[in-house]
Amino acid sequence: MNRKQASEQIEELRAKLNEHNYRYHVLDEPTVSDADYDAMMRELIRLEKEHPDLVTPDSPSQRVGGEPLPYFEKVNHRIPMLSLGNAFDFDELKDFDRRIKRLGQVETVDYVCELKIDGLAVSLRYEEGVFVRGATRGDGRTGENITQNLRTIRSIPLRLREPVTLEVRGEAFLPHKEFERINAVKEERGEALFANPRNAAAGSLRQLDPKLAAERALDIYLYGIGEVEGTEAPGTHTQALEMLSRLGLKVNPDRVTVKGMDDVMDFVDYWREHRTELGYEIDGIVIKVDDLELQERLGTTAKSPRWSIAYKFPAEEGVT
Ligand SMILES: NC(=O)c1cnc(N)c2cc(Br)sc12
Repeated sequence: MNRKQASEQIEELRAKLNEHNYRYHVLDEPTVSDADYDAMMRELIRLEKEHPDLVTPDSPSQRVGGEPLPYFEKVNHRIPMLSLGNAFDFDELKDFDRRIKRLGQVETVDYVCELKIDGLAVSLRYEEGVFVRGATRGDGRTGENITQNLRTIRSIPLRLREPVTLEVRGEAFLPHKEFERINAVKEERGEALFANPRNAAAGSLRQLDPKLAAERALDIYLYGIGEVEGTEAPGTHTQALEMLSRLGLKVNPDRVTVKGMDDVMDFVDYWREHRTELGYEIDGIVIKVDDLELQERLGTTAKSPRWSIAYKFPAEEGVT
């Protein structure tokens, strides 16, 4: 096979592997057997070994790259990653709703309700569709560059389905099953166990050796946009989430857009009862004003946005 044929074959294998990875890890709808996937990956790696100059950072063969880092570089978040104000009962939610109507001078408010994932907040930067950098939230203004570790999360696409430049925010987390597997291995080795999935996720993403992070089947849900270029800016948060999904990013399907606080409280009540069925930890519900122009008008305090609040569930006794 000459170089041109190899290049075409490599392109075709990359496209197929990226598509199957998207269907398996983002849509949870696998379309090929593991055996077929592995065979295509072995062929891609073989061809890239013969033509190393054809390797690109978005190749599916490049998920577990690099040598262990001596330390993590610092990353400044141009748009701060703010935290959320908390509500612990429905009276506080009603106060939040009244404040939005007063400050926003509106009679009714559309809210988006999303599950508050109990993991590690991270930021992903894509340039012309290619994943170029990932960072922890840190203190909201400065985080750590953990790109190598985030590349090992299979539900993070190394290339978006459209060549846009944007920075997205989300929560990396460990599903219960993976958390229990990791702790079982630690127990066998006589090592200290992780106290909960959040600590295990943070510990996994803070490994300086990406091969260790790659051994942990972390997952992620994206839920916010920082900077964005090269595509139509959405008018509502609902449309922003649909855009992330269209780009091939994993967005949590258990969300609703509702009119007024009564339906928000119904959503909170439902997930207070059913959160143990999810297979991963949530510690509450995030409620956001849907209209982005109203969000803009409401603005943020130094710590958190005025247009969003987290309804917190009481801590679960131990992790089932
Ligand atoms: N869907 C969301 O907005 C969401 C989910 N899970 C979380 N841990 C957080 C944290 C912030 Br800050 S927003 C958010």
